[in-house]
Amino acid sequence: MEIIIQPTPEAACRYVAGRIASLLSAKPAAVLGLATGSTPVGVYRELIQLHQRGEADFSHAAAFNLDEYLGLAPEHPASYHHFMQENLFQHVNFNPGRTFIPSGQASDVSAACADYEAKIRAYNGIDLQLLGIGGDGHIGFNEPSSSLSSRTRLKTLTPRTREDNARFFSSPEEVPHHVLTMGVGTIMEAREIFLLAFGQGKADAIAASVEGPVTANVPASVLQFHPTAKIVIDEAAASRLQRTDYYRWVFDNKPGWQR
Ligand SMILES: N[C@@H]1[C@@H](O)[C@H](O)[C@@H](COP(=O)(O)O)O[C@@H]1O
Repeated sequence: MEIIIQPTPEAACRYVAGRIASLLSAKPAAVLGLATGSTPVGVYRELIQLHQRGEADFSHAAAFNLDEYLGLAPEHPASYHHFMQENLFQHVNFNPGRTFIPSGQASDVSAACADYEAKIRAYNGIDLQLLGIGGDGHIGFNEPSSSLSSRTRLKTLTPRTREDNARFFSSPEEVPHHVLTMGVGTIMEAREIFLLAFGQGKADAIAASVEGPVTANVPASVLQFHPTAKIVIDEAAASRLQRTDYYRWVFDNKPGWQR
């Protein structure tokens, strides 16, 4: 696990967008795992700028999103389909036939989840997965107690997550109770993972995930088992970590061959 502490969320987003752009130039048909929520918006903004400057081409890439609310149509303003269109897809040149998000309107949810897994396999897996983190340590919509080897499936949101995400809906009651999400096991198969977190509100979840025990009660803690996971955070999200001097030294003194 590599802990990368950046002075601001903007700097962190620039760093991650740069890594995505480098991957796209090295591997134009790269498969990206994308996330929603407020945290990755800055990465998408940077990617749009890189694309406008001719430094990021998505025409051969593919994208798989982590999750979607059950029962929301793609046009619903709080759906993750809508979020992705607004924040990234309509501004860059993805082939729409190569962008995938679990369907919130599937009539047979388990079949839709199995199809999603099959599609990821058909694309030979995810090269780079972007993640945010919930205040309780969830990744995707894998709430605390999610099996660490789970696959794409239906999950029930905790009251805390419904409250946290109520800001995207017109009223708190409107937040669905159920979602479809890639599993923790699905996420762990990505070849490279960047988890982003900003602000004091994420500091406890980051400390528990990075320096606490690996436990299904803090799903992001499983990233300790991932061979290349990078935790990219601002100073506030890093504020409850014990070993920040070490993490900073490691990042600032990387030998050239590791950059
Ligand atoms: N399913 C999403 C997660 O993928 C995201 O990481 C989390 C945090 O969102 P935010 O970045 O807005 O704090 O929200 C939702 O629960």
